[in-house]
Amino acid sequence: MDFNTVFDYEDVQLIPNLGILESRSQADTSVKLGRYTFKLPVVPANMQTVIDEPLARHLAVNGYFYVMHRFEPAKRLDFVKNMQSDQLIASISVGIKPEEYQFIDDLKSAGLVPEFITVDVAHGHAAPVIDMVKYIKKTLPDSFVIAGNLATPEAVRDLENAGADATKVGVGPGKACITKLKTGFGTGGWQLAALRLCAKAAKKPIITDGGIRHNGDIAKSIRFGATMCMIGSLFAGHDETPGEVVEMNGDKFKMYFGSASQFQKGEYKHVEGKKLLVPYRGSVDTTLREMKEDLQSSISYAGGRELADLKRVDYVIVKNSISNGDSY
Ligand SMILES: NC(=O)C1=CN([C@@H]2O[C@H](COP(=O)(O)OP(=O)(O)OC[C@H]3O[C@@H](n4cnc5c(N)ncnc54)[C@H](OP(=O)(O)O)[C@@H]3O)[C@@H](O)[C@H]2O)C=CC1
Ligand SMILES: Nc1nc2c(ncn2[C@@H]2O[C@H](COP(=O)(O)O)[C@@H](O)[C@H]2O)c(=O)[nH]1
Repeated sequence: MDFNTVFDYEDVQLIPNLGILESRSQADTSVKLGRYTFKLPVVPANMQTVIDEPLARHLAVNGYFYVMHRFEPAKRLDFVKNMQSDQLIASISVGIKPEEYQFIDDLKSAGLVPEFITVDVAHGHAAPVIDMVKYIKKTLPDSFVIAGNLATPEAVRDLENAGADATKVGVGPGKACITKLKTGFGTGGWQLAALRLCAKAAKKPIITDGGIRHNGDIAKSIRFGATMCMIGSLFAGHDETPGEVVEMNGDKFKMYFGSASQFQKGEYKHVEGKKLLVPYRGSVDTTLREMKEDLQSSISYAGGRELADLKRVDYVIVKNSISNGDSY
């Protein structure tokens, strides 16, 4: 394993192949996760300024994957019940504290089996996370369990062996993250290379989490082994996302804060996240449509018809030279 050859999204360009499509609209961006097929390999982060119940419902109704956050724990049981009563998938998050075991028991007692459960902890390669994954798989074996967050191939193997149906890779690359500064650890600055290393070890799907700044980074993530991309900051600025709207010098922004920030925790203890403003971006449907169109273009450049065709393209590493000062 070569931890010394590292790169990130902005260091990589994918190389085009002979195109075979008459129109980019023929490119299929759908993705299968567990027993379900979703329109895009993209999921808004399970953070309180990114997703809430109405947005979760909107995404589920329209065929997109979602993961509800775990920061209003008392609402989760009714959330599962309400979604499933409306024939929608229930996808929730849990932590690892003792009361979370009680919550899993409560779901079981109520006869509720969420389609997806994400075990959401900063350092997922840890005995308590392995224990929680095992407990969920024993208690609710039909729930698809996503375990994270991880940074190494060993972590992926250990969590898969514990029973996780998918793993989530990314410790420290997030826009609201200060883990790399406060602890010295993580995949910040080399998330794409960490994804590649983890994907080589994985036997089950990987969700890459954090560090996506442009739609083209989704195609790059697929190329380097992701099945799905979890995205926070690019989603936080929409009408439908929960963060507060802030106006400054005539421009509109929305509040985005880390799940391990003081604002989330309500106290300054083990803080590994910050609060920032992200540009207001209008309707989330417009962004989802643009993500789809850009990914369809990516598939056409790959010379393919579907997401899997991205996995075979060649690439070059052009350290620090892609952006070239350009932005849009
Ligand atoms: N993807 C990322 O890079 C990161 C994401 N986050 C997000 O922030 C939120 C809060 O995260 P997190 O701090 O895990 O959640 P919690 O504060 O809920 O911690 C979960 C439990 O694990 C324990 N714990 C936490 N970190 C460690 C560790 N490094 N070693 C041993 N035990 C630990 C905590 O105990 P105690 O507090 O007593 O240690 C607590 O009991 C999550 O949503 C997470 O995804 C946070 C940081 C990085
Ligand atoms: N280190 C921290 N990471 C955090 C925190 N809150 C969330 N996150 C992670 O970031 C991604 C989103 O990243 P983005 O680059 O798309 O904005 C999210 O899914 C979490 O994994 C935090 O407080 N500290």
